[in-house]
Amino acid sequence: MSKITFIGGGNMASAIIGGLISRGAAASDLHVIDPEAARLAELATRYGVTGGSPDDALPTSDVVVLAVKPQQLKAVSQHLAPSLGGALVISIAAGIRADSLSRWLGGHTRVVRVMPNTPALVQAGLSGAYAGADVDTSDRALADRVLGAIGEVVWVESEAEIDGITAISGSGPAYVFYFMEALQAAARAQGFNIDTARKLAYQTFYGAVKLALESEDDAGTLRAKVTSKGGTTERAINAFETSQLRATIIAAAAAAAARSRELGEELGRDAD
Ligand SMILES: NC(=O)C1=CN([C@@H]2O[C@H](COP(=O)(O)OP(=O)(O)OC[C@H]3O[C@@H](n4cnc5c(N)ncnc54)[C@H](OP(=O)(O)O)[C@@H]3O)[C@@H](O)[C@H]2O)C=CC1
Ligand SMILES: O=C(O)[C@@H]1CCC=N1
Repeated sequence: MSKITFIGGGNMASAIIGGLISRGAAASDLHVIDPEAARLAELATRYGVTGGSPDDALPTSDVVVLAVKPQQLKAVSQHLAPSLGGALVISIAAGIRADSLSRWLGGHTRVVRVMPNTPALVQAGLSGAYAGADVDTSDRALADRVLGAIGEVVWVESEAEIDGITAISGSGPAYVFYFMEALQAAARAQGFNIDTARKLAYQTFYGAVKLALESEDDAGTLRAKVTSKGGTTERAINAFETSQLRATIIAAAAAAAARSRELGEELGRDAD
């Protein structure tokens, strides 16, 4: 496997590292740079990876994964620019466009913009990936190997699609967890204790997703098969429709995509 350095050792880096290690990557090939010594210590304990502070020299790397907050990316990139060498840069920051990043990296154009998601931790992630014009097929293959270790990869040819991917699969796990929380609260309202409520909600999600993935039927057909005419499900689905839940979900995802575009505009400017 290639030598990979993560800049930022937070939630997402940890998820990707966890996925890579579970897939057999050698911990000695993975290095993390983060200002928090405690976070580095936790990553070292959990995965055996080495770590360092942002003031340390960047180790020679085949791939540098930028996993800091979008707001931190400009300063971090400008700091790294002189020491990147020939590394392929993979940015997972929401919103930040490949051309902004290349500029901050002093004209480094081997840049892939990626939107992963946290199920990466259990190798069930989905990463949307966009390669700029100067990323060649061997760089794509290298990015595929890294991202493929944590789940599915969807390459897009237009960078604008990454904002849509951010809104659906990047932020999407939070929408699903939100629904799970709500279903658990509904179970509590039916009088079940917390443990049973959690089990009812989680196993229902797990079973429904497994069924959907393994079935020839689409989600709408599967829903119809649960919904007996004049029965209980129909009453619940009618309540969802009356409260315009479907339209709310579509509008919520559109708001997330708009925020991704807005982050790119706000943070991509070079005026400050
Ligand atoms: N969470 C998610 O589900 C997803 C997040 N993303 C994107 O991934 C990126 C990271 O998100 P997430 O992991 O949630 O964020 P976190 O805040 O958990 O992780 C960012 C880490 O970077 C550290 N950091 C700050 N400055 C530096 C520096 N100069 N050098 C090295 N490390 C630094 C932070 O330290 P400190 O806290 O001390 O500042 C923190 O540990 C974001 O850009 C986000 O848009 C993409 C897909 C999904
Ligand atoms: O909320 C965010 O901005 C990041 C990007 C997608 C998921 N988390």
